Amino acid sequence: MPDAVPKAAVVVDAVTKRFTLRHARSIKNMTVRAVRREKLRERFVALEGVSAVIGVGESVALLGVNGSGKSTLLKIISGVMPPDGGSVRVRGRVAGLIEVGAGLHPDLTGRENVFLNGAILGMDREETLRKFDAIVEFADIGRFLDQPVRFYSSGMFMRLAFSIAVHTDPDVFLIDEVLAVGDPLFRDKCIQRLRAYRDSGRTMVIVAHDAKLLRQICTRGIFLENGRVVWDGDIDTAADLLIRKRQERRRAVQGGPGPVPAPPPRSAGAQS
Ligand SMILES: Nc1ncnc2c1ncn2[C@@H]1O[C@H](COP(=O)(O)OP(=O)(O)OP(=O)(O)O)[C@@H](O)[C@H]1O
Repeated sequence: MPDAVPKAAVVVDAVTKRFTLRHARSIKNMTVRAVRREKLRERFVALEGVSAVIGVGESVALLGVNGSGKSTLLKIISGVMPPDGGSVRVRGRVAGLIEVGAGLHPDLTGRENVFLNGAILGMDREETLRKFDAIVEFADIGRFLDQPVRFYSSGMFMRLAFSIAVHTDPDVFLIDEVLAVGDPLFRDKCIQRLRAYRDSGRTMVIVAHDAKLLRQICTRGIFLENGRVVWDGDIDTAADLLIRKRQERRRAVQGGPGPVPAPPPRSAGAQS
């Protein structure tokens, strides 16, 4: 009998991450703080007991206001940052566009970076050669192909990084805020590509601040607040929550009226 339960592509189990915040960097500053009996450093919890199972073929958005822990969680899923507690398992080839330009070497040309970054993302030379023209065409970097990428505009940089990553045909594609960079035409091209990628049954986890964009691409939203999951369910509720939390913040900054209505009831998958 076929298995009705979809396979997990990503399993995040009780992940915790703490950072150390240093309040004094110079000896003078340290002395002043010590005399005043102020802390020199403190531990800061960026993620607290985060769990989620992402099935093969799901397109999931990580949402939350600034500093809620989205990028940290994506970095831990990608493996570039270890968790302090808990574990993460990912099935298959992973490609991550985690930071703008990540994986591209500024002193190498676009052409050289296609091979270097392709290799980092798991393509051998033969596969890169086969996909080279498609990568360059999608990136639309034209005559800049043989220029060092430090001369690229941020949009060109991003186009190349996105194009290489998407052409590795990853099983799990992790994307952080990259669609905020670049021109609207390329952004539309990326959205189309991501939709095609999603429709081909691959898995995607995306961080973005644009609620409209996330509604277009994702079906599920995991909403983080102060490093904890407060909503894990349909994307529309998650996107509405993002808009509401932003309004709440804005009002707090402007000294407007107090608390807004309580968050929606948590789905079965959410934790405190
Ligand atoms: N390397 C680090 N050292 C110390 N603190 C860090 C580090 N990386 C992240 N943080 C802190 O951890 C918290 C979560 O950061 P993170 O970048 O994951 O949030 P985010 O939700 O992605 O925010 P944004 O939407 O602004 O990108 C923030 O308060 C951030 O300042």
